[in-house]
Amino acid sequence: MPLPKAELHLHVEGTLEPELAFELAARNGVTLPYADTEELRKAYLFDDLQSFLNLYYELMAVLRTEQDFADLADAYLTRAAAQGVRHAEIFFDPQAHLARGVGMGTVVEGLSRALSRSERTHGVSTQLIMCFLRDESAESAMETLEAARPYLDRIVGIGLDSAEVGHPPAKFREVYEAAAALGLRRVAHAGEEGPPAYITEALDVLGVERVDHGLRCMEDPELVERLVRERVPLTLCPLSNVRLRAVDVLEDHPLPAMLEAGLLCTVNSDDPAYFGGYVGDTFHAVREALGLDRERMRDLARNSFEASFLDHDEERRARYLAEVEAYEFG
Ligand SMILES: Nc1ncnc2[nH]cnc12
Ligand SMILES: [Zn+2]
Repeated sequence: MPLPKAELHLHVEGTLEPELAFELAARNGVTLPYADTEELRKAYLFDDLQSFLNLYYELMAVLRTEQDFADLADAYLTRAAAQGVRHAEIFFDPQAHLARGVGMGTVVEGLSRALSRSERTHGVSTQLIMCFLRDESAESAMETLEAARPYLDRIVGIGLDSAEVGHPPAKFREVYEAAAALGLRRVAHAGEEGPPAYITEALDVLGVERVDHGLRCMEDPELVERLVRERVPLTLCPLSNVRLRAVDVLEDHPLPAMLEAGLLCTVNSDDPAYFGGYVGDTFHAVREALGLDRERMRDLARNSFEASFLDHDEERRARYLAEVEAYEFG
């Protein structure tokens, strides 16, 4: 039995495995510029975030109907459950679909179809977080928030993703204010490729409660001190950091130093179809590569539930935390 955990940094579009991509392409009459899954897999060598995003957006062309989004989410939840995930807070990128003529309703209703039965069929509770693409305009983000209004009962919060450098958090101040007024929780990718100042700006200008990645905080000791003091969770994605060349090899990942500094770190998979592993695989890989002992692994699992947006259901959080405490390593 795997260690029980929450996954807090997972782009549902990043769970599109080559096999499902080809299946959906055939179903929807979409031609992919790859002969087969083997040729597609060969494209999974990235130099940086942008080189990954190019493929990530290209493959989304196969996602067209509610059933496609339901199948995508269901495939993820099946794998996640098998790796010990008990709760998942799932990002989606509506602008990438709206731009292709796929409506907000298709995306949210499709994802909801899988999510609403997930607890029953997979034993995984779920929440949806709608991300804005930071390399698109602030106006587009605001229009997207408007388009999501009929579906806000299904969406717990907002996030910010895509190409980071040159698109500082402050660009999205108004849309984050509007989302806060609607009662939405706020997170943002910051400090993945962008500088530590973007992390500070996400906290001060956007009012985020969690920082996605936050890796580069380690370059600024005062920022680290603040993140520790304010217990701001970081959703780290170590396999992603290696594949997108933020760190050279997993053995060099600063996770041990970040835990040692007292940061509230969580470990997540980001885009598991592209980065070589789901969250259980990621836990296993960091344990092996970084020599984390069992109690550090338990800390990571505990942190994942503490950092989750389960505030509306403290009883459930307590139940999950009790599972972590009772877990016996094999
Ligand atoms: N790791 C990542 N960083 C920024 N945007 C993303 N979209 C999907 N994965 C992402
Ligand atoms: Zn991400």
